[in-house]
Amino acid sequence: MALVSLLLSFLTSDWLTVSAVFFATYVAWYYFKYFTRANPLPGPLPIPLLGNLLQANSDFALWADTLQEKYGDMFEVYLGPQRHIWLGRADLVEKIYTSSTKSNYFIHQPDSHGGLAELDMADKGLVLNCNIHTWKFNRKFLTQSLMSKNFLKEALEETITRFTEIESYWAKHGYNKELDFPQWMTRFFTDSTTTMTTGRKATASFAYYQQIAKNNNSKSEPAETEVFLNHLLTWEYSMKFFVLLPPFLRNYVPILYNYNEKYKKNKEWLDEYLFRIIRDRKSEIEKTPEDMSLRSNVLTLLITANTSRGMSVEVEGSLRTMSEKEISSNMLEVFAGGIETTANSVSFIVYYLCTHPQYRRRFLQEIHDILGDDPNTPLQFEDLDKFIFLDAIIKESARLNPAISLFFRTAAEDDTIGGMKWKAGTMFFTNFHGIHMNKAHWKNPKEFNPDRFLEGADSIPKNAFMQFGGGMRICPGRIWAILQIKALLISLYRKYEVELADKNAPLKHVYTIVNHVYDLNIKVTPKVVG
Ligand code: HEM
Repeated sequence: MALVSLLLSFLTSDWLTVSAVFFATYVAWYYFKYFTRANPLPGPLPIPLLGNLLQANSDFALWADTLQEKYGDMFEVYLGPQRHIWLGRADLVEKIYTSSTKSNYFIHQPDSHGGLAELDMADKGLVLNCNIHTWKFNRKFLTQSLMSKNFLKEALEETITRFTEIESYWAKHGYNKELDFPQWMTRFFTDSTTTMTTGRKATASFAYYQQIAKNNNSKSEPAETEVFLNHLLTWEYSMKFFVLLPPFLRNYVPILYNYNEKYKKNKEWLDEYLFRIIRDRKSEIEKTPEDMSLRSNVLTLLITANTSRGMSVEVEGSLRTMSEKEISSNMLEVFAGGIETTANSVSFIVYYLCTHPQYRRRFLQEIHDILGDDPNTPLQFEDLDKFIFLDAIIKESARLNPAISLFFRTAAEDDTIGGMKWKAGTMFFTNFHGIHMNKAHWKNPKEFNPDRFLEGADSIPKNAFMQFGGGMRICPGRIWAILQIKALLISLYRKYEVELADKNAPLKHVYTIVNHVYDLNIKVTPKVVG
């Protein structure tokens, strides 16, 4: 017995010694590689395996700004073992944001761990699609739908109808009470995006009103829209998990495995939910007589494209229709891309208008000049382009707080960026906010000054303003988003006084996958006419 324990103690101590030697060798090798890397750039010192993840702020946008202030416009960060080059000046990103479809930077994030394929997303939809052929196909279908005049005109009608709906809840809620504005905006854009995507009426604003009217104490069943929204948000968060974690960790570490399964089930739920909607709509279309026009929501446009009832969309010489799977992936991206981005953009603007009365007055004057005194004069589609000052306000707010602050791209081939040669596969992060705040492009960058956007397009260097990204993957929903933001703000400000509940409240926001405003409580009171 004693012999066995002696033997075991030798083995254990040997094992420990071997592990210690192995670990020391690995660490030495890791730092040897690190200190002899090509193109060393400034940046925080990484540690083996985790890189700089332990130093990261959970608010990545804030972290990016802090690092840019410390290390300059081009620096490096290790997210786990992977080296990323972070860029924060317009000229550094010029090659990345070229609009040519031969761009070297088509891929946002390669599916290195196979997580996107597991979620059936690596060659679907747009944003994480790594396959240029399916991407081109989806992109053309979606762009043609979202940019069609009929779609945009219906989107304007829808925004105004939804506004009439939420103002009725505000009136019932009582004008003397505060509104948690970002929460209202998320519901507002959930409803309008749902109708414009599926043709169905959603009830997120109504459900939210009911919830606050009952003082949050009621335990009623959540509305279908809320259930969908929760699945959508879970899906958005799950993407980071599937992109960043290798299958070994996702499948064999118990707590991660639970998430892995939960996220996959969540995606299955979303797929089934959308398939049901697609099939219902298909059968409605079949039952609608050929000579009766169909409403221009995304779903109808995608179903009917390249049929006798829809637009024609030619991609790489083909005029084929979209499969149900393709339609559902694209719808999912419209929901994911369109709700939180637009809702938070409006919240930021309302904060700036509350805290800058001189610009609010000019906006009100613009409304008066274009639409006159009567707040009931209908807002026409053609009026929207006349709102030049509002346009400048929207841009200036997005310059200071872009809804999306950071975006990644991967080099497909060797390339030179920032005067250095980089190998294919190098990952670049663009810090849009860093560019927006860069003194090389902007005078007094921290100041809210919409007039800087009225000095003519030439006054702003190329890629110095990137509210919607740029190049071949520029946001396909940008015209729709601006239309909704304008229509909502015009409707709000022409009829109501909008004030911060606490005039000294600071602007609070946190970056998750978009820049979220929180604790923005406002009071909305009808204007006294006469
Ligand atoms: C104010 C609102 C919005 C902002 C600030 C915004 C911003 C962005 C940004 C920065 C990108 C990355 C572009 C790039 O890689 O260069 C993007 C991509 C995208 N956005 Fe938006 N977006 C908004 C609204 C919308 C809406 C309403 C939709 C609905 C269709 C949408 C759908 C998408 C999609 C599908 C992509 C991926 C495009 C691709 O990879 O080809 N976005 N958006």
